[in-house]
Amino acid sequence: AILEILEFPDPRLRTKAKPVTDFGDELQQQIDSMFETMYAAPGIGLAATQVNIHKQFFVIDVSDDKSEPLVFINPQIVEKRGVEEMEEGCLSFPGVYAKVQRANEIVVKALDRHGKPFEMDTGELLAVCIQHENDHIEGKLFVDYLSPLKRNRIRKMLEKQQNNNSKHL
Ligand SMILES: O=C(O)C[C@@H](Cc1ccccc1)C(=O)SCC(=O)c1ccccc1
Ligand SMILES: [Zn+2]
Repeated sequence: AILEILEFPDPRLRTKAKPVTDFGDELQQQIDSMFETMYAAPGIGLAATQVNIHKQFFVIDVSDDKSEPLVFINPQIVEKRGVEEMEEGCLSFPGVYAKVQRANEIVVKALDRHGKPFEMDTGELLAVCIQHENDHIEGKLFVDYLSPLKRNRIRKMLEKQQNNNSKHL
């Protein structure tokens, strides 16, 4: 199913997700719906928090032909190296793009969709995306790296957009 993506400044985006313990059907269906929702947006990542599911997992596919779907459950970034700045988007901030500095190489440990542990050492776009999604499940948003002035401008712009949308409904 296509799920509704929460939009800033929705306070539920600030929720700290809980670790996943049950890998049964409900989780499997949630994972499939998150891929469907991500591809439809379109996006290259989607965290459970963004669709109001407060469990520690996210999905990513940075390929341009939907050929590399990745699931990270109970992820831990165990190493960060270097710094790189990248223009990021966020599906919870439609139309907003901002430059964010993040580590440009990371080692991440997580469980796959069947609960099997894996480790990944990666860089560039995938590393940036993993850090962006990992922030989401901790209730952190990419605007938190910007100045309060910029963050407030973005909040005002999105609130105006949301008011307009609700008028047309
Ligand atoms: O809100 C999200 O987590 C999704 C976000 C992930 C992300 C993008 C760029 C840098 C870091 C993290 C997005 O996918 S925004 C949309 C986007 O970047 C994109 C959409 C279509 C094709 C390529 C990129
Ligand atoms: Zn995001």
